[in-house]
Amino acid sequence: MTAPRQRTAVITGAARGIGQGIAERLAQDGFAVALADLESMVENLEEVRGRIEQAGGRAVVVPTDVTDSQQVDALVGRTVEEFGQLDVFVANAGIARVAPLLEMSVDDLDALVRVNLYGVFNSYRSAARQMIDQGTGGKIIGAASIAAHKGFEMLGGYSVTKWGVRGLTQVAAQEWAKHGITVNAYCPGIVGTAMWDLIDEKMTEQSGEERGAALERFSNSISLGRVEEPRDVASFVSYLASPDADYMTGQSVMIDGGIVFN
Ligand SMILES: NC(=O)C1=CN([C@@H]2O[C@H](COP(=O)(O)OP(=O)(O)OC[C@H]3O[C@@H](n4cnc5c(N)ncnc54)[C@H](O)[C@@H]3O)[C@@H](O)[C@H]2O)C=CC1
Ligand SMILES: CC(=O)C(C)=O
Repeated sequence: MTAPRQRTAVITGAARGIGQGIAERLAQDGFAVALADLESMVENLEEVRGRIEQAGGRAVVVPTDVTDSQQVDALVGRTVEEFGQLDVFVANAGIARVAPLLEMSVDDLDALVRVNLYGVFNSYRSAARQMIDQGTGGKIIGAASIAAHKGFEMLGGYSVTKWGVRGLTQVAAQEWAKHGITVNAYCPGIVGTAMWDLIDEKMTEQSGEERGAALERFSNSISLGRVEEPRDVASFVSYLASPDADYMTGQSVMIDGGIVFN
């Protein structure tokens, strides 16, 4: 009896934080993983690859700027070249900017949209095209946020992009379900990463409050008011990447505060 084929996954923004957590967890789950992030983060990616290989996993580093659709297509191509097929794509890469709306420029908003929304748009489409060509179906998973369910002061531009990911996810799921592709987004609350540190620091600066006030502000919302760990998000993504999650098609699901189907 031949052993089942090893499943493969791409994770963008895999050099640190949530993306690193997801990559290490999927490798632990038995996936061969393609680790994508900006060229400037290659050293971090190599460290992640080293840890995965030390634990007996398979990983390849593919420097990729998700705002460039050709680079995302090349990322999928490299993954198939290295591992034979694409089964799961996690569009995790993202950036945050903290500013009141009246102090933001359109360029500031543009920078957020390019990474958080166009980057997910490029990723979803490259992944879907490959999965449809393969005729195998697959799992596409995107990074939204609790900020896609509730707008937070000083995260207006960020919320715009995450609301967009939620809409894109639900449309993609409907259009690609006939190909056996599920599309879901994870919407964490606060996760202890470099991004959250930046948000907390900037919110504190902008509002002159004590450090940690941002957590308080989120706590008064639908967030559970605790700082989650990347592994909390990774365990949810591990479920979304598993064959069991077939029915969660087109749903934007929230980790923080339970699951929200909509
Ligand atoms: N940290 C948090 O509290 C939450 C984060 N999220 C989302 O989860 C995702 C990961 O967030 P964190 O790990 O906290 O952020 P992070 O800032 O720690 O890591 C983000 C990674 O994405 C990479 N990246 C940025 N622009 C890129 C581009 N153009 N192409 C390729 N890679 C790029 C960065 O180099 C970095 O390695 C993001 O989409 C974020 O919006 C959602 C909810 C909460
Ligand atoms: C960074 C982010 O998405 C939060 C705190 O919701």
